[in-house]
Amino acid sequence: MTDGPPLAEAVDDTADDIATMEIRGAATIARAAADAVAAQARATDADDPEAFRSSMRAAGRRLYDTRPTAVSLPNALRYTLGRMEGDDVDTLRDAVLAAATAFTDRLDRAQRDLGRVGANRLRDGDTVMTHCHSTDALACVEAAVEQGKSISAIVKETRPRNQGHITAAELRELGVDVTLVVDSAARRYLDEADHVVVGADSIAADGGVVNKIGTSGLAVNARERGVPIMVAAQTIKLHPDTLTGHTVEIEMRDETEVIADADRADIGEITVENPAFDVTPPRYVDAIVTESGQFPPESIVTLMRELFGESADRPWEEPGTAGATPE
Ligand SMILES: O=P(O)(O)OC[C@H]1O[C@H](OP(=O)(O)O)[C@H](O)[C@@H]1O
Repeated sequence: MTDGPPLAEAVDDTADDIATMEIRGAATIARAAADAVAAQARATDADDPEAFRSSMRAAGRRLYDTRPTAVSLPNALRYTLGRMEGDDVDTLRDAVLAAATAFTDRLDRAQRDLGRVGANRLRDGDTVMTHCHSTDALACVEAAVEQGKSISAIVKETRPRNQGHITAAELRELGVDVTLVVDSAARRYLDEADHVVVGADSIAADGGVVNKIGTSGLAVNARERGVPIMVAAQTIKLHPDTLTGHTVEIEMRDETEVIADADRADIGEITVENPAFDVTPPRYVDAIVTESGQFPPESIVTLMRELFGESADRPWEEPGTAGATPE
């Protein structure tokens, strides 16, 4: 229990679920964060405007501190807490609740719209190769299937957490033929793929794509085999801090995801590292597909400036503290 304004149970539960990956995937995390912000607005017993604002910022910080890489989380907080305007508690609460609803509606719309854009890149009879589990990437395949196209998929299992299994199950629900392969078989099966389709946790101002570890190696291999790489990412994946030269922090996860303690003890003294994400340089990406259309990675900065201006605010920080001022 930390000092500071009390948090709604839903905020603590959501933060725990994001940290343990019960809730995972950049868009899903953003939705859960917006819902938790709304829960805090409903639950807080703050009875003056400054206490209300402080209580909402505390919820924002609790959610922000869970996982560092997917910018959809801070962007959800920017959207909902950034619209917290009013001179009395009721007006502030209504503003936050309206912003949370508008944000989640936008998520649904954005995914549907980008799905249609991505689907236009896929032809009847195409085979896609996927990595990890991305709802934005799956929206493209779903829209293609809705357009009447027959699509097959080669699904990488995506060690260490095997989220490829979720992708395989969801593609089967769409009626897509699925071949599941281990990650190290990707290059062999690229010869049978017409597209690599992946999602993103964050996209940097230079067009670098931060996504599940293994994406960059897949992209290099795909380029070498002449297979185009499409990144499906709604605009909440654009990382505004990178406009001012900041880099995206790569989450290091628990070593037991890589090897169980007992197996590790059998080996002897070793170092185990478990980075959850990597960065694919823009030169290996053919198109970033968003709800605003498709972009070559080098031009994504234009869209980023339109949406965020030159810098990003941090409305979850207490005013006057070090992190509160945008750089
Ligand atoms: O927003 P959507 O497209 O669903 O997912 C985007 C990305 O989020 C996931 O991260 P994790 O599984 O939370 O570590 C994967 O890296 C996936 O590509």
